[in-house]
Amino acid sequence: MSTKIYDRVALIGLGLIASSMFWAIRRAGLADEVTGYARSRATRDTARRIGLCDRVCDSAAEAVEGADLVVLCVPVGAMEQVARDIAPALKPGATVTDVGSVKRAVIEAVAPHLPDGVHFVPAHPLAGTEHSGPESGFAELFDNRWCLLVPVENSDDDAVARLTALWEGIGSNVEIMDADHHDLVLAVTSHAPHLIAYTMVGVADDLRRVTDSEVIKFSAAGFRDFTRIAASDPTMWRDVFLNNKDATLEILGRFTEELFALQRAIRIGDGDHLHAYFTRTRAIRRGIIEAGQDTDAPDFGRAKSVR
Ligand SMILES: NC(=O)c1ccc[n+]([C@@H]2O[C@H](COP(=O)([O-])OP(=O)(O)OC[C@H]3O[C@@H](n4cnc5c(N)ncnc54)[C@H](O)[C@@H]3O)[C@@H](O)[C@H]2O)c1
Ligand SMILES: O=C(O)C(=O)C[C@]1(C(=O)O)C=C[C@@H](O)C=C1
Repeated sequence: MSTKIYDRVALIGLGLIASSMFWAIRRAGLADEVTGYARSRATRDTARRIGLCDRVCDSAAEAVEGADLVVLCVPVGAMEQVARDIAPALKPGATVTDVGSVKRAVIEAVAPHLPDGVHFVPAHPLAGTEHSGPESGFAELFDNRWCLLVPVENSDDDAVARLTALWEGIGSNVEIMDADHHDLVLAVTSHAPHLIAYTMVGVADDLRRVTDSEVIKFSAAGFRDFTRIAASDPTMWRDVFLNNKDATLEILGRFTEELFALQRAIRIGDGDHLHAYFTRTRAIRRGIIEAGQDTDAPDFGRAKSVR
């Protein structure tokens, strides 16, 4: 049973994450009013048409006026401009948070623009789909998913506690993490895998031109999963890689070394190496399931939203 946590919440950027937050906040009754702003008129019109947000504003500054919580839900590369735009209109004592997939770069881009007396508590919900835009959101997106909070130096304890309550109220489990550690962990679990999926689908597409569509026609389940991931928003992912450069390159370097080792084992017929490697990776998957951490869920991206 949830109760109100904020009087007014402002969502800046009205795509998958913001729209899912709105439906989830509404489902749990966590705020009296939710305002919203998106840069494009078409997105604002769509939001008004589908009832996304209690009030859709024509400027970011108007949307944040009087808000107790402001959530930046734009691509990582747009965070700094949005912070500049809203800074003069922020209410003293308000909390600003974001949902960006990268944390250190967002902190460096946003924090310098926020006035004294405004609390900054960066966050990252580990939930998403390959869909984007105001019509892609649904209330259940964050259910039983992690949301990582990455408080900055001197983050206000009360602001962190209230934001924790909001994310728990919309279904998530919350954990606190340091920004650099976050960026390294996410490079392993999300960013590098996305780049690998993009690459694999690109390779298959090149091949398709040779084999006249057989690659797509007979694609197996694993490859189909790659195509889902590789359908993710190009702007979002461009910004993720440009803003988590060091950690992603570190992980991709290690990945390439392992790939070369496996490639060599295949070339020289070293079955023992392949078998030992696959035995190790299988144990990891089994360990995840035994620990009850298998979060495989139905494809919510195609599920009907509870609005
Ligand atoms: N999609 C995911 O799986 C996922 C998961 C967790 C976190 N995130 C992060 O959440 C953020 C939003 O992602 P999303 O999937 O909701 O994206 P989205 O593409 O669905 O929505 C982004 C919204 O921001 C708007 N926008 C872009 N630039 C803007 C600007 N300068 N000013 C105002 N609005 C602007 C777009 O018009 C759009 O409405 C990103 O930082 C992303 O890294 C995404
Ligand atoms: O399920 C998906 O479509 C996702 O890719 C979601 C996913 C992820 O990698 O797990 C993508 C980016 C985020 O920042 C968080 C979640």
